[in-house]
Amino acid sequence: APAPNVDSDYEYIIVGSGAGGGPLASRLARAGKKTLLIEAGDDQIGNDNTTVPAFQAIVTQDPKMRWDFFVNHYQDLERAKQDPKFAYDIGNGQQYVGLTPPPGAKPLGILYPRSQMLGGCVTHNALIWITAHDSDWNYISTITGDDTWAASNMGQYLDKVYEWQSISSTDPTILLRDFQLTQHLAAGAAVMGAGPKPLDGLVGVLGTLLTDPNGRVPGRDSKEGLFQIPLITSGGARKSVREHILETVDEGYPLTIRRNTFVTKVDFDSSSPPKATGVSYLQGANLYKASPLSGGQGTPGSVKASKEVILSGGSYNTVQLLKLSGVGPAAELQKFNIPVLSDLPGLGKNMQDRYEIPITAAHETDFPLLKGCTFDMKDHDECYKEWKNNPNILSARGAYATNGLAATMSVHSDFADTSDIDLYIFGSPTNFTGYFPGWGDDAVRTHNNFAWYALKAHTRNTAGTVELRSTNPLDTPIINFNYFDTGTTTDGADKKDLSTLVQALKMGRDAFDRYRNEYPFFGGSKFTEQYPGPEVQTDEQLETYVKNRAWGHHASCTAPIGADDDPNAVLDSKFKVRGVQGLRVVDASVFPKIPGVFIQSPIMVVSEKAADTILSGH
Ligand SMILES: Cc1cc2nc3c(=O)[nH]c(=O)nc-3n(C[C@H](O)[C@H](O)[C@H](O)COP(=O)(O)OP(=O)(O)OC[C@H]3O[C@@H](n4cnc5c(N)ncnc54)[C@H](O)[C@@H]3O)c2cc1C
Repeated sequence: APAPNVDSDYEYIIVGSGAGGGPLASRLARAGKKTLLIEAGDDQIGNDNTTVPAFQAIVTQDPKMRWDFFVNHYQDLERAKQDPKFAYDIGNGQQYVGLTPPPGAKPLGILYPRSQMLGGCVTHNALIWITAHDSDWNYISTITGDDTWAASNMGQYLDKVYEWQSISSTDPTILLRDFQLTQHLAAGAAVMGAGPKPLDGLVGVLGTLLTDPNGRVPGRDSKEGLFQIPLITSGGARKSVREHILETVDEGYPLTIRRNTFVTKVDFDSSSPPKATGVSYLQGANLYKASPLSGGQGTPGSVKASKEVILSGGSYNTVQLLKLSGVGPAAELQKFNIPVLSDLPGLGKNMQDRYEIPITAAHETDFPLLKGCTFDMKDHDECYKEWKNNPNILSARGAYATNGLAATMSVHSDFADTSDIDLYIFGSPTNFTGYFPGWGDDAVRTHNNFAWYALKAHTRNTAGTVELRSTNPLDTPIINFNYFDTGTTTDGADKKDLSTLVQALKMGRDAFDRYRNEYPFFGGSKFTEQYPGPEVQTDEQLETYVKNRAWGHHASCTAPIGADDDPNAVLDSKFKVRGVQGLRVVDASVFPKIPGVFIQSPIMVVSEKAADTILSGH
């Protein structure tokens, strides 16, 4: 490991190596710029949790890389506790999750998994690759008047990402091995209009396995159907930002990675406006209190950048770091006696996320696809052996070469404001009910569950906040999402999002009904709905289920780009932090509005755009 207190002559320092920081650091180095990439975690190369696609749930539990944030969906504690995923600290490092905590249990909130690791959350996420909608880019162009953000100009940055990011879907033959699974998918295809008859449904399934939801064709953004899901895999293994960064170093470009280094502050000189000159850090593994292995204090050090500092710590950490450095809402900073360098009232507000909610079923029989899968890489893990022993034959790598999500309905709901599709409803032979401590084990423990789970895109709630808990950089911030009626309610925004999710649950239920009624001759079709459960029928009951249990994992928009005359804009259209010099933000926080259906693709596109902006002297 490099010694602390080395003060080298880097041109650019980038803090955080995820979807935002990783591609940018690589691109700057590939252009010959001396670049330092600082990452709180290490690279975890050789840890198959990070490469086996089917371990996407398990990997989020790995203590070496996980950061556990506990967030509030609702600030009213009594209401928040209605979620069975609500977690409590019960002492001695133990947690309780559920509706009946023991006396004295201390409320923690809802788990929001994140990762410290080279590649950031891209090295532990669900691998899904869905590109942005044109409207996402055009919106930024319209509000800022910067037409380099127009969708017609952004395709070139997606092309740049594809120079190093390969995308592939699960080999269809792996899915088609499982009749129970294909029957569910056929029912989903039927719901999406591929015909109410079983044969039409199956034809629909086969069609779906050949259609690319990211196809760059006119009308793509509003295209409904049942699609297979593109993944950030190559040869049946996760391959993305982490590998790209390491290849950049291996190929001899001037990129230095400082692992196990937690940045505590951006350092500024005394010019007016103040210029970022470098960062202060603590060297040491697992320092941040979100890590279950935290406890160490680290060795302080600092490093200088001759040109710029770029923050890519993600929607929570970039905000925390800016605030600790004197950039943010003056009133909040003053409360903590932090000298204010730039008063930016919009920093840590405007947080957005998607809402997700499942309808789940339990079968009498296991899914054949999961036979022999124990998800623990031990001797009895036959699926792991299949994956490990067939590195070069994709179809032979089996169930572990998929992320467990077989296909998705792509839906334009009855409540959409534009022609863009606003719902994905995934079919998956897992028991995924959202995030709580141990969720990964829970999702794969049984092999007889199936879920259609809905992801609401283009959500309308902009009321989330990230605020300092203390001036200790190792403390996590206070994170409030302010869901539904406790958030944005203008023009019935909350109600429309809620109604969209209720529509999704009904579509999932419709698919279950079709499976039950129309495909009985395949056998093994005996199953019961588990959640929300047959007793939950009226719209009001379904709404309550959604309000109590929805979750998200695309937190974003906390340091938004905006117009020069917008007092809540934190960044200009060139990613520059307003009111200071030499400092930019490039990660999930830069969006004024949450983009598209999934977020890692838009973030990587933004990262490539930022590199182009910087390299062309803007
Ligand atoms: C469980 C889960 C599943 C997901 N699945 C998908 C999916 O399938 N598809 C999709 O599109 N999106 C998915 N996402 C979301 C997506 O992965 C994230 O939105 C995206 O990675 C965010 O990119 P980022 O660059 O903003 O932050 P991150 O990827 O979180 O990277 C930030 C990095 O900065 C480092 N860092 C932070 N603070 C400091 C500091 N002070 N000093 C040093 N280093 C620091 C962190 O260690 C981390 O490595 C998922 C997210 C989760 C949690």
